[in-house]
Amino acid sequence: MRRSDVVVVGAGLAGLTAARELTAAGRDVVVLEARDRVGGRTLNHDLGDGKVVEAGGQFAGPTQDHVLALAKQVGVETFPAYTQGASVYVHGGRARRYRGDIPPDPLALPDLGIAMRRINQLARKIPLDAPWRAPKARAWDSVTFESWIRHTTAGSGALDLVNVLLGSAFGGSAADASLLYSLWYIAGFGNETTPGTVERGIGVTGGAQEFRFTGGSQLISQRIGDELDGRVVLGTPVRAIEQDGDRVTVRSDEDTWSARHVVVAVPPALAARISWRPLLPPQQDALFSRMAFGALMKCEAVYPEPFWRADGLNGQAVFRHGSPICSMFDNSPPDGEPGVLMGFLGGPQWHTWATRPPRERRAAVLRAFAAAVGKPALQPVAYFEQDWVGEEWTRGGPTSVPGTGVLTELGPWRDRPFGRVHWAGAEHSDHWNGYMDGAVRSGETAARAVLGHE
Ligand SMILES: Cc1cc2nc3c(=O)[nH]c(=O)nc-3n(C[C@H](O)[C@H](O)[C@H](O)COP(=O)(O)OP(=O)(O)OC[C@H]3O[C@@H](n4cnc5c(N)ncnc54)[C@H](O)[C@@H]3O)c2cc1C
Repeated sequence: MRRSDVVVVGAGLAGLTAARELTAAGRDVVVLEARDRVGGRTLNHDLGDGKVVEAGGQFAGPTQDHVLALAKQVGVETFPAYTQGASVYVHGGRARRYRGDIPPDPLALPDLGIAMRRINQLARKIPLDAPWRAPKARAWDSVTFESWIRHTTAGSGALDLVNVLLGSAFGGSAADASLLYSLWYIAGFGNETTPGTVERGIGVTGGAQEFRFTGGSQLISQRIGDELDGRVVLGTPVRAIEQDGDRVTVRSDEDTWSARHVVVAVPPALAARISWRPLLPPQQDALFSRMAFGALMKCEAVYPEPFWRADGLNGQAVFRHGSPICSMFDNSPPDGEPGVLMGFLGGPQWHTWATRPPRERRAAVLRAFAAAVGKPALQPVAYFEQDWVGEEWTRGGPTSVPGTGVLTELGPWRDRPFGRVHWAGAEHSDHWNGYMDGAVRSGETAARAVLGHE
C-alpha cells in the first residue's frame, strides 16, 4: 500500500491542474492515469519535422482566462487561428463565400437572428452556479433545445444551422439536450465579469476559436506532467475506490494507494463505472450515468501547403446536408507548413459515417473539403482520423450533454463531495463547461476544496 496526501484520478487538464495546485500547496500528490500518456481529450498528432496538429481539443478564446493563464505559466504560447480571407458555406450543391461567423443563408438568417437574440436574453436569466433555480427551470428542462427552436422559428433553416454548430459543440444535435442545459451552457461562454453569449461560443475572432496553442494543446499537459516529476503514474486505470474512516483506498489492477483525499478528474460517465465502496449516492450515480457523451471524430488532411490561402480562402467552411462533416477549419501549424484541413464529423453524421468502410469515409470527407476549397483537396499527402467514441478512457466527445430532466432532478449533485472524494473535469465547471478552460477551472476549484476540507 502506497501512501500520499492526495490521489488524483485522471491526467487530463483538470486532474493535472488540481495536482499542480496541491503540490504547490505542499501536499504529497500522486496522479493515476489509465492511458500511457497525459492530456486526455487533448492529443497532438505528429506531422514530422517537429510539427504537430491537434486531434482533440485545440481552440481557446477571450474569457477563457484560466487555460490561457495556465498555458502562459508553463511556457506554451498561443497564435491566432487563420482567418484571412473568406469562409465558405456549402449547401444544396453550391459553395458560397462569406465573411464573419454566420453562413449567408437568406432563408435561415432572419429566424436564426431571432433565435440567437432570444437565447442570449434567456441565458442571462440563468444562475450559473444553480441553473435549476432559474425562473422557469422546470419548464425549460422538460423540453429539448430542438423543440424550443422549432417553436420559436418559422422554417427549418435555423434549426439546421444550429445543428451544424452542435455537431461539433455537443457531438450531437439540439434534440439531445434540454433547453435548460443548452441555455446554461451558453450562459457559461464568459467569465466572472462578462456574460456568456452565443456569439462568443461560435465566433473565431473574439470567440472561442480565436487562438491555438503553439506546439499543440497537449503540450500544456505534457509540461505539467514534467513539472510533477515522477508523480504521474501512467497505464494505471483506477478500478475501485473505497472510503473507510479518515483514509481513502484507491485500487488499480496491480497496486493500491491510500490517501487522505481523492480528486476524481475523469468524465462523469467513466466515474460512474469505477467500483465504489460505499456505493456512490444513487443521485450522483444516476447523474453521472446520464451525462452521456456526444459522438465526435476529427478528420484531417495534410497538403504540402495551405493552397486555399492563395485563393483568398481562410479554410473555414460550414456544410449543411449531405456531407459527412459539419464544419471545417484551417489547422495548419503557425508557419503554414504543411497545410492542414480539419473537419468535424459529429452527432448524426457520426452515426451515419463511423461504421462505413474507412476508404469510403475518407473519400467522402475529401470530397467535402474539395467542395469548399477546390479540387486540390482531393490529393492530400496524408490523412488521419481520431474517433473519440472508440477511446476506452473517453468514449465520446467533446463533452457530456444532459437530456431533459437531468439538471433539475440531479444537477445539485454534480460537484457535491462524496466523503473525502472531490470531483473535477470539464463537466464540473460553470464557465466554459465542456471546454479546456472549464477543465482547468474545475481542477483549481477541486484543489481548493481539498485544502478547505483538511
Ligand atoms: C474532438 C474534440 C475537440 C475538442 N475541441 C475543443 C476546443 O477546440 N476547445 C476546447 O476548449 N475544448 C475542446 N474539446 C474539449 C476539451 O478537450 C475537454 O473539455 C478537456 O480536454 C477535458 O479535460 P478533462 O481533464 O476534464 O478530461 P479528460 O481530458 O477526458 O481527462 C480525463 C483523464 O482521465 C483518464 N481516465 C479516465 N478514466 C480513468 C480511470 N478509471 N483511471 C485512471 N484514469 C482515467 C483519461 O484517460 C483522461 O486522461 C474538444 C474535445 C474533443 C474530443
